[in-house]
Amino acid sequence: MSTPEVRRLVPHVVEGVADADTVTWARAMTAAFLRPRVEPADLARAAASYAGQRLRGVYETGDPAPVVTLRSWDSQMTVPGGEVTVDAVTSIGVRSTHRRRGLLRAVLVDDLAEAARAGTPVAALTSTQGALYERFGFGLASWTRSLRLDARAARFRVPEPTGRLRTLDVATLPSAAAPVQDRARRRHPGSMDRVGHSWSALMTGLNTFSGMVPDRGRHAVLWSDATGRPGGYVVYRVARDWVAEDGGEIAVLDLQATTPESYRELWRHLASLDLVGSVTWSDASVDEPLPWLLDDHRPVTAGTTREMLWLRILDVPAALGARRYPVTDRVVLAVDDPARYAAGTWALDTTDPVAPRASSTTDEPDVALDAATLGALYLGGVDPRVLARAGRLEERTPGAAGRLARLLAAPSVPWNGIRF
Ligand SMILES: CC(=O)SCCNC(=O)CCNC(=O)[C@H](O)C(C)(C)COP(=O)(O)OP(=O)(O)OC[C@H]1O[C@@H](n2cnc3c(N)ncnc32)[C@H](O)[C@@H]1OP(=O)(O)O
Repeated sequence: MSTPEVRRLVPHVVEGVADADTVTWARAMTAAFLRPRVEPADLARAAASYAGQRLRGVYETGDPAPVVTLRSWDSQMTVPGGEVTVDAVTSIGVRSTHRRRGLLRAVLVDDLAEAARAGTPVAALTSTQGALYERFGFGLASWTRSLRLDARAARFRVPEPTGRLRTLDVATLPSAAAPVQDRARRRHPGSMDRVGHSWSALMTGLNTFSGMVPDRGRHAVLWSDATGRPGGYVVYRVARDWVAEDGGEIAVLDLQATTPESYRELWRHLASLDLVGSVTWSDASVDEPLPWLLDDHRPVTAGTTREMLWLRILDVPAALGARRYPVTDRVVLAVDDPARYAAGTWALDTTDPVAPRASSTTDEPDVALDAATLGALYLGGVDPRVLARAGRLEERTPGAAGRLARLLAAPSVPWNGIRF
């Protein structure tokens, strides 16, 4: 079969309303994800959020709707000691009648090629299914874990609240919370910036995936310290009403804290809400400090661990040079990559801690791995020794996987709380 021709769309937005092609694209995308049909006028307003982003589709003659969609944009992602621009990829949907003909491959290959040409060092996505993206060189680099707090049993070790809380609404959330999110995300490798339009959707629940059905039970609170400096915020929704026998349940949608104090006080607020029996958070970090805030850790129960970020290295020197390393060493990596972006033998040299370098070398490799494995290792959230035990990384020099583990170790467990 010949390679399908991928067409690139530029969304045009006038007075908050997207053009007809973009709306048709959005309808095709939501259908592929089995989402409810959205009224055209609502869809035109929702699709306005794609302004400035890259839309792709494959079209058949005589049909204005694409048979496959993909959307991407440049995002900033925190890495140990810095940040890197990533090609954030989402909305890959193939019409149900056109699957397993290579259409996902066609749009993704096209998007990655453009990102690489533009000099973007890394691509990132979150996936609906686990087996799709390794074949394209993406490696699983971070996870989230759900948690539940029995609010009525929680007793805080620091008994008295500090700072001040203020409620936010859809108008005040973006300006108050965005600077906080920008500081908070720098504490977690893998954490990504939140693009402008997603703030109002976070507060209203209005998005194409929800069928533009509003969720009117959402609340947001900002915490500021004694000097008035904002330190954290939480956005949550009412998941179960308080008429339930054991009280209501609230679900955290986003919680960002810049200091231990702001983190504690946001949780204290959630735990002390009247009429609430439990607080849940499906995309918490796998190492939430919450239990350590309490007299007794048992009110906190951890639930399911879920995949979060899949990363694809497109430019090895730029990607590895963007992060910092806790030890000085020089490890030579042989990277296998059929798509060629990461292929080669690379010396990762951290002798100068403020200017680490990854450069092409003819030296004998210490380890051999493929591009997906390199993506998994990038944020420091996966231990190379575990991958060696799984046969995913070959240790050519004895002890090299351990050296790589020390070199890539992250200052904190990678976490990104924003699914996209
Ligand atoms: C980043 C994101 O947007 S994640 C969202 C993914 N989208 C969805 O889940 C929406 C519903 N599903 C779909 O739209 C489609 O079934 C997709 C996007 C998952 C797959 O699209 P297709 O066009 O059928 O995939 P395509 O034919 O290009 O297959 C590419 C490769 O993936 C494999 N593949 C496709 N679907 C699956 C699957 N569900 N499980 C395992 N492998 C799969 C194919 O076998 C093929 O492998 P190969 O290249 O090694 O031979």
